[in-house]
Amino acid sequence: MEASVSFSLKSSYLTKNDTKFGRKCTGIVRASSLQLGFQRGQTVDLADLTRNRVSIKSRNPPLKISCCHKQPAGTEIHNSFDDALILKRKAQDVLPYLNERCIYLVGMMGSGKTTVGKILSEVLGYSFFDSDKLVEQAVGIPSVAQIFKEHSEAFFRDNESEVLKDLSTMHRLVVATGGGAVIRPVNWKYMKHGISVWLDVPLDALARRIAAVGTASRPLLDKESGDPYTKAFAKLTALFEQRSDAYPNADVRVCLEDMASKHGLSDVSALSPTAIAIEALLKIEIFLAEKVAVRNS
Ligand SMILES: Nc1ncnc2c1ncn2[C@@H]1O[C@H](COP(=O)(O)OP(=O)(O)OP(=O)(O)O)[C@@H](O)[C@H]1O
Ligand SMILES: O=C(O)C1=C[C@@H](O)[C@@H](O)[C@H](O)C1
Repeated sequence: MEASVSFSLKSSYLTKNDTKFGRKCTGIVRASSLQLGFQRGQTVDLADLTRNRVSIKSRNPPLKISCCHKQPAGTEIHNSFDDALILKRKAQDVLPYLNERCIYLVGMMGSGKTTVGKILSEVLGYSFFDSDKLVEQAVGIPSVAQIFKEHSEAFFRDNESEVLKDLSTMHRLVVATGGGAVIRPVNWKYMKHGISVWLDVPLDALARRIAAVGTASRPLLDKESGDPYTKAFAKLTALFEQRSDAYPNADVRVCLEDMASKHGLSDVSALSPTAIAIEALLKIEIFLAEKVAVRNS
């Protein structure tokens, strides 16, 4: 079940003139359940959300790495009932070892951070945040495209860093970050408070997805000329070249090409968001198990 919970961000964001000022901005948290204890539509403070933190104590029984995929390769990702069960079991395996830490999804525009992030938040009982939306709400402008137009990309990036800084003090969140958040080292400092997951999707698949919905909401793609697929592909290629060193900073990489070949598929577009969420949980589990093993050795 998803519920919308209003909250207030009271931290300082940069103004149009690049001066810091304290302002109260309303945002929407899409909570996966009402387990945060707030009523639907209730206004709560960011501090109230952070007070929900449970102290992080070390609970380190050895991690069990298990994979429930028993069906023949290629069939399981098309079976939504099986997927739902596998997803739930994998979440139950991972949850105790996450120790309340946030999950930050990074990846290019259209890589599925929002789609997969909502599935993960639902199954983990975490709250879902989209950092682009938090920036819009902090700035008081309803779209990223408009923020770029009325201010600048630098202005957007400054506010994006402020949002990530605030989120880094919180727990039990899945955060879909903006596609370009990875380019600023300070953002990694904030994201290292949680587990970062890179959704690595081939550029042609990204361009197909973006062309299907149009580029109007994605200001960095909208300036190109040509048909939607060609302009998305050209710009995504240029952006990826600038960022290809940054995405691998993530703790975990979910590579759709590897997944497709593991499942005997020729096209990554056959991979459902649920199958990708399962893979993300599996990779997180392996990452946490290695950390525990290193600490215990
Ligand atoms: N596994 C998938 N298979 C096919 N389409 C997908 C998949 N995951 C996401 N999509 C579609 O791709 C588009 C982009 O997905 P989404 O908004 O989740 O990406 P994003 O990484 O959050 O993008 P942005 O960074 O630009 O906000 C949407 O139309 C979504 O429905
Ligand atoms: O890849 C990018 O640089 C961006 C991705 C979007 O999520 C937005 O954050 C914005 O359009 C910039």
